[in-house]
Amino acid sequence: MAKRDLPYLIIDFDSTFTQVEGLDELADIALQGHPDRQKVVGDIRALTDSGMNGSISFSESLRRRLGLLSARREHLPLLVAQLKTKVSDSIVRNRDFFAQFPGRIYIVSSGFREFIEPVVADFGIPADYVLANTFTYDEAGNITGFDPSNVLSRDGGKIEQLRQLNLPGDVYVLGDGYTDYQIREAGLANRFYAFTENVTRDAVVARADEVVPSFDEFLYQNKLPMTLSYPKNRIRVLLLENIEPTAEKLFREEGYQVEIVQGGLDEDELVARIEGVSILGIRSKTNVTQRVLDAANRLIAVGAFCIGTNQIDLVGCMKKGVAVFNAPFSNTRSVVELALSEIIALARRLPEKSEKMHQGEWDKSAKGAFEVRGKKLGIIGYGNIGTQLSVVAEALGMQVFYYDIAEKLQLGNAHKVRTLHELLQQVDIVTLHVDGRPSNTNLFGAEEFALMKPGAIFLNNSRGHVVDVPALAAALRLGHLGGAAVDVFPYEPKTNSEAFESELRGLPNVLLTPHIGGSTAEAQRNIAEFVPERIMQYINSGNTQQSVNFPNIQLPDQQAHRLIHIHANVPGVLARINNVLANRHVNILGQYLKTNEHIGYVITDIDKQYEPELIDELRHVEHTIKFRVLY
Ligand SMILES: NC(=O)C1=CN([C@@H]2O[C@H](COP(=O)(O)OP(=O)(O)OC[C@H]3O[C@@H](n4cnc5c(N)ncnc54)[C@H](O)[C@@H]3O)[C@@H](O)[C@H]2O)C=CC1
Ligand SMILES: O=C(O)C(=O)COP(=O)(O)O
Repeated sequence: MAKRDLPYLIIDFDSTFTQVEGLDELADIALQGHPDRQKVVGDIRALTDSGMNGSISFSESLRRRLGLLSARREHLPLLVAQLKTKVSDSIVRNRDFFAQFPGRIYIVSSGFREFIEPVVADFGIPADYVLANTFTYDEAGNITGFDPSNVLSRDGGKIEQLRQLNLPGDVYVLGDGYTDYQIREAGLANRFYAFTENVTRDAVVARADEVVPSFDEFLYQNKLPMTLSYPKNRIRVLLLENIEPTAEKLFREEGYQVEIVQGGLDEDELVARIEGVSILGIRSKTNVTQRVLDAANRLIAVGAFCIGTNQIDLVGCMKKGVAVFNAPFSNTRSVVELALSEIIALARRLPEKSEKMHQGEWDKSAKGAFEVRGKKLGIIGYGNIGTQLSVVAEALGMQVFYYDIAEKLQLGNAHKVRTLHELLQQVDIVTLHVDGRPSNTNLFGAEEFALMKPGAIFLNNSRGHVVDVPALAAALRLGHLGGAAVDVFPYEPKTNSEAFESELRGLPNVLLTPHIGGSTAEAQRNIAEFVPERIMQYINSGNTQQSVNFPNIQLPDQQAHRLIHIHANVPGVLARINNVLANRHVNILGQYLKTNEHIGYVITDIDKQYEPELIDELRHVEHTIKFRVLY
């Protein structure tokens, strides 16, 4: 849209241009130290609301509020300073917009010129374009009321004001209150946009032509220049599997729309719900398959709110330009503590002892019970969990042996063992902490159990498919193993209402837990903070640090436009991108490319001036998977 096409834009001040109501704030300042401050401020707020939603007349609301205020002239500079810090986020973000349309933007408010003018002046809106009330004062400087000759002090004041302005052409009104809507109702504006970033008034929303949760949304709908490339309120987040509520809160604070599903979704259900979703949050149960990706038309990122990512088709995501993030250390300690408790419980045969007591049987005996001190613990998979367990187990006096397919730093006095089979023959306790990559399927079967020492204890807190469960059940039934703890299963119930079936049920000295290795308050809270932060950093700045499937890159923020480009990793794409930029004389301020086996990821910062066609051309560079303008 060319600039001259901007309709006249009438913007309300209180709770629209700023997050707050000016008079409420003034009351708060004026009544500092007053014994009834809370009550009076509360009464003023209630009167503001009644006026705004139309339940009492505007002039009555204003008169009664000013009566309660006890404000003085010297309070006004304090109020202005306060309001300058409380301009609505999306207005601040689009500061550049206002100066671009001189003569087209009016602030029409039933608030007061004394505090509105200086706040909007910072955005290039001149005093002539502020239409508002003015205070009256007594000789001592007390605010006594308002100038009654001002049309805006009366009922229907905004309508009358617009009538007097007599604007030619299209007029749009953006506001949160009933009086803003009334301009449209009176036929003096073509469109009324209910602005809900700060407050949502049902009576106003119900009558609006459009409801805009941010100024970005208003600009986007009207194809006007905006700071963000896309309004955040259009980003839809789908969170599954009972993710801790902090995640929802953080995404909402960012301005995203969030949908929550308790429990998991199977492939068909997820395919049916993924359309339009930009961010998908899952835990260990939800499979993100190629079919799901084929149905995902908007997906930008997947958050695994856990450690394991074997449930996600990482390459499929990559080829579709979908970045995947997880929480690689947030529940590590919880799994370690669970493993440790299981080792001690099984060494003392607690499952059996407790079960018998519940049946009324007193079986005091030391048979089959041992201390863990001095025992040999075999850790398979010496990653984050394996190494943490190594440290804690040594503190209990255990001797640690480990086996890992990758070369790992030995911690403390842990002994590295060259092969899995060698390890199995020497240790008293075997605990699995490998990841769930497909090649680890049935890593542990009859042969491995047979190699373990008679009476040894076995733990699986990694992934269900890593262990051949019938082989484990057979080794336990035979009495070859002294006990087992299993937290993860090849098939796990989708929700708490589905029954759990397994050959391991009912076997002696076997602890079965419903995949709770990471299910602690601390871990879930940490995860719910960590993953949204990574995803929002990616969306806002292109930073892929700690992504599990994207090349990890980060450029410092700079005063620039940032373009991110994801392409198939074939030679020459960067050169083509740069050719497009060079042909259009666009200066590159910073650029970073990193590739992996499948994709290349480039962040390019360019200086401010570019034509919209540039974006189109970059989008059409051959081998492009995804292209986004970040800001
Ligand atoms: N029960 C639960 O609730 C939880 C389970 N987990 C599972 O634990 C796994 C491990 O977690 P982290 O230690 O954080 O991962 P990590 O990636 O730091 O460590 C895994 C280690 O296993 C090694 N490894 C892989 N395959 C192997 C094999 N066949 N033989 C020997 N070593 C092998 C890797 O080289 C790596 O050092 C996760 O991938 C997840 O599946 C994680 C958290 C909670
Ligand atoms: O972190 C992991 O990998 C886990 O296995 C924990 O998964 P969950 O979040 O409990 O589904």
